[in-house]
Amino acid sequence: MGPDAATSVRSAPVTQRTANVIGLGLIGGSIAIGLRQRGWRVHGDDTRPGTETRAVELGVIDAGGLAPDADITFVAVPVLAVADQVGRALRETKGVVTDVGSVKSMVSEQCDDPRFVGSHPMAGSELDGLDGADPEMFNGAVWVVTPVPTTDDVTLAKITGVLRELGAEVVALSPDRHDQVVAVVSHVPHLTAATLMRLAVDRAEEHAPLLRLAAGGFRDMTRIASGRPDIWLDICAENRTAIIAALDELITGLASMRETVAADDRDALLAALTGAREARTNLPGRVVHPEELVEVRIRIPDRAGAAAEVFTLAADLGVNIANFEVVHLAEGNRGVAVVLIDAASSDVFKGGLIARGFKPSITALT
Ligand SMILES: NC(=O)C1=CN([C@@H]2O[C@H](COP(=O)(O)OP(=O)(O)OC[C@H]3O[C@@H](n4cnc5c(N)ncnc54)[C@H](O)[C@@H]3O)[C@@H](O)[C@H]2O)C=CC1
Ligand SMILES: O=C(O)C(=O)Cc1ccc(O)cc1
Repeated sequence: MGPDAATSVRSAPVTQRTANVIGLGLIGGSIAIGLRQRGWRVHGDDTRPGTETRAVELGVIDAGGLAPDADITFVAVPVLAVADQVGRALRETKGVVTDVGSVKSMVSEQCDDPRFVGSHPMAGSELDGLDGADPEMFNGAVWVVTPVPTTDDVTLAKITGVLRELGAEVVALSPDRHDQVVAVVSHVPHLTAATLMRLAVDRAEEHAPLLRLAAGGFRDMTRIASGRPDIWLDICAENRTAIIAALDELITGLASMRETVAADDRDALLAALTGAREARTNLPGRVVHPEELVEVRIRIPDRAGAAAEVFTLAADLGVNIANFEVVHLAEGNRGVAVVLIDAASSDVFKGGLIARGFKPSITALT
């Protein structure tokens, strides 16, 4: 397709791009300073008195308040405040909107505007609020987007483009699936770390040197317990069902481990620990190198959510998307999704796309 036949949604900016960030804490502050350092003008808003002034002084934002014409608005407030602030961002600004809350189902049900897609960076730190703001916090981190069938393709492409600019690897999941998965890999680990920490503190009353003996393993497992507790109250309230289900599974797993140890069943114990070791060793990392990429072009049919379906399929199949763009054809409102993926995944991705009625064409990038 020649350049005259298509208009890329990522055409070169003629003016400096502008972002708003609502909620200038650890995550909002990191997004704001990360975008500023990548050439954006950033406006920021926070209900806590003095926060905007401090953020300007620290060089985290350019100015307080919301810019109505901003290209993108990030909502980075506690989970239970997210839906209201997304609504406000959609009313008060013209660009696309995303939030970074740790739970996604509720906000995705409440905010079905085509200019909104929920998201969640799988990154953070133990530092507090603005003091922990780090422009590289998302570099190399997975950032989940949660498109729904009403999601506009261009909104999804614009938002994922900005998340990539922050260095993130973007993965799409449905909101419900996201909430079930993060219950297991983020929420329950946090509650487990807090419980382990409490166990150690209780025992330390009997054994004074216990905490001084805490070695690397204990420190690794409890690091996340030193994060600020506030955000977890909203997370546990909003994702209660999935968290309880995952806690029940963990309790069953621990009970089984208890039985194995009590019975001195060495074979069962070895099998359990070996399985865990292998799974830990095989945790996926960022593996894509440019020489291993292929370009997949997929005609997007004239219906809402087709690009989101392509993106979500990749996540379901474990296919790593290195870049994702929607190119709109000049005639009609059809488009082409141009997706860069790891060459090793091209067959499985192609098969999945064909099974869902898409007609992909794949080109190796040399
Ligand atoms: N802390 C972490 O490691 C991660 C947090 N998240 C999510 O990001 C969001 C923000 O978390 P953090 O930055 O850690 O919290 P934080 O407590 O550091 O920052 C939240 C900020 O939002 C402000 N705020 C609260 N209500 C507001 C409103 N209605 N309007 C404007 N500002 C408001 C607060 O004053 C505070 O400065 C939460 O939804 C959390 O679940 C996502 C990934 C990681
Ligand atoms: O510090 C870490 O390793 C974390 O896991 C932080 C974190 C906290 C909450 C989230 O929703 C996502 C990430």
